[in-house]
Amino acid sequence: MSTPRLTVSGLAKTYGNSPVLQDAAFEVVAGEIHALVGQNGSGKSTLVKILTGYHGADPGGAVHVDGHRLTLPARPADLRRLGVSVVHQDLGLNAGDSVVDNICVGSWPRHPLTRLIDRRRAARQARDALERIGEDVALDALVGDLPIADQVSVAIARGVRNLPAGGGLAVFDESTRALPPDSLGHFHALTRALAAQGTGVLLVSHNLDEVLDLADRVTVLRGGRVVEAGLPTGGLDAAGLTRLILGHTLDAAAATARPAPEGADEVFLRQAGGGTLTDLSVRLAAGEIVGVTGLTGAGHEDLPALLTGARSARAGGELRIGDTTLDLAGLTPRRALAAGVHVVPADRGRHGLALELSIEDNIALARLRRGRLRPLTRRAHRTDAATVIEELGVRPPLPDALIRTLSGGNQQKVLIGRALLGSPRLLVLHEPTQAVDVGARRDIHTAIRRHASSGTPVLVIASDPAELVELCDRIVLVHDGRGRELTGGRTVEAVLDGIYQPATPQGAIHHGN
Ligand SMILES: Nc1ncnc2c1ncn2[C@@H]1O[C@H](COP(=O)(O)OP(=O)(O)OP(=O)(O)O)[C@@H](O)[C@H]1O
Repeated sequence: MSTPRLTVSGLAKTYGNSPVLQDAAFEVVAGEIHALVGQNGSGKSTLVKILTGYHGADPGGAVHVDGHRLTLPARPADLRRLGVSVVHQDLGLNAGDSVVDNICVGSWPRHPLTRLIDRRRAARQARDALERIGEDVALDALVGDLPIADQVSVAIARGVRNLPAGGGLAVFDESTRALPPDSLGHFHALTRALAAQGTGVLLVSHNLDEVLDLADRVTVLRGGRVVEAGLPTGGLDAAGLTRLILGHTLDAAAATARPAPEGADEVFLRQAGGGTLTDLSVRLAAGEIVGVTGLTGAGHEDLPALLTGARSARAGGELRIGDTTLDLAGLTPRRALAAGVHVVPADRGRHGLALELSIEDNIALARLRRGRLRPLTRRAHRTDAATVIEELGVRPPLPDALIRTLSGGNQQKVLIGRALLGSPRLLVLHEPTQAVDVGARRDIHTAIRRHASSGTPVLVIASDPAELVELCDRIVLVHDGRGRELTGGRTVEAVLDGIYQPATPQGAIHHGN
C-alpha cells in the first residue's frame, strides 16, 4: 500500500463530561478517496474540526500528515506547510465576493515589505489553482452569479490552492450536501482527478450512493468510536453500509408507499411566480404529499420564500387553502402564518433555529411565532420538546441542550420535529432531510407521512430524486420557471429525465378553477 497521507491514532475529544470521540484511528493513503461516515452525532465533524484546527483534542492522541506529527490544536500555518485543506459544508463560498477573493480568503499573498495584499499574485495563484483541476472560471466574476458547476470548481480550487502538487490531504466536509444532482457529476469528476494526482481525499458524506460510487475505502464511526477503519467499498452495497452505520438494518417494510389520498383539493397554488419561477400550479388533497423539483435555477427553490410571504413584492399568483384565498403579491409572513402555512426553510441556521437557545426554547418560540394568543405553560413546552426528541430521535435527548451544541443532523431533526408539532393547513418543507443520516432520514419520512395521514397537505421542495420518489404521492417538475406534473411511473430515472425536459402544453397543469 502507498504512503499514508494522514494517520490518525488514539484521537479523543471530550466536551464537558461527554466523550464524543474515543480512541479514533485510521489512515488515508496517497491517491485514495476515503469516506468517513456515521450517524448524526457520531463525531465526524468533531474529527474534521480537530484535523482543521478548529478544536484541540484530548491529550494522548496523534495526527500525522505525510509522516510529520501535527501539533494540536493545529495551527493554520502548519496545516498550510503540511498541505491539509478543507472544502467546507455546502462549498462554503461567499456569494458576494469574486472568484479570486473566494479562493484566496484566509491566506492572501502579501507584499514582503508592506504586508499589503498582493492582488496580482492572488489572481495568479487563483488561476493556477483552477488550472490544476483543469478548470477555467472568470476570476473577477462574483461567485453568486456563477452557475453551480463553476461554484463547485471555485470551492475545490480553494481547497487545492495550498496543497503541494500531487500531494497533501483534502478534506471534503459534507461539501455536496446541498448540491443539486446536475452538478454532482462535476464535483465527483474533479474529486477523482485530484486523487488521481496523488492527493489523499477524506470525504465526509451522508449520501451512501456518493460514498459507494466515489470512495475507495470507508471508515465508520458509531457513538464516537471507529467500528470499521479503511474498509474497501468494493464489496459493499447500500444495505451493508447502512448496517455498518446504524448497527442494524432498516426495516424495508416501513418505507413502502401508502395509498395516495383522494378527495377534494384542500390547497390550490395557482400560477405562482416570483424570482425565477414564472408559472407553477399545484393542487393538493388533504393528506397528500407533493414533491416539487427541478435543475438548479429552474425556479422551484424560490417557492419557499414566496409561500412565507418573504418575496411578495415580486410575486404573482394565488394560494387557496380551503375557503381562504391569498394573493401571493400581497402576502406577508404574518398573513401566511395566520392562514396556516408553515414553511421549514433549507437554511436552518439563518432562517430556522436560534443557535444560542435550547431545544425547548426553540420549539416554544415557534409556537409563539405562529400567533398563539395564550402562551403555553412551561409544562406544555416540556411536553412539546419531549415529543420532538422522541419522534425524531434527537441526540442528545436533553430539552435544555443548546442548539449550537447539537450536531448538524440533530439540529435538522429539531427543525422538522417542531414544524410537525403544530396543525398547519399547508406544510412546506424545503430539503427536509439534508445533513441527516440514513436512519434519521427514515424517521423524518415516517413522521412526515404520519402527519400527512392526519390530513395535512405537504409540499416538499427537494433536489434529490430518490427522496421525492420515496416520500411523495405526486411530483411536479419545474423547468425554466414553469411547472408540470410528472406523469407515468414515479422512478428516479423518470424524475431525472423529466427535469431536463421543457414543459409541454399537454404536461402543464390545468389552471382553471
Ligand atoms: N460545543 C459542544 N458542546 C457540547 N457538545 C458538543 C459540542 N459540539 C458537538 N457536541 C456533541 O458532540 C457530538 C458529536 O457531534 P459531531 O458534530 O461531531 O457529529 P457528526 O457526526 O458530525 O454529526 P452530523 O452528521 O449530524 O453532522 C454530538 O453529540 C454533539 O452534540
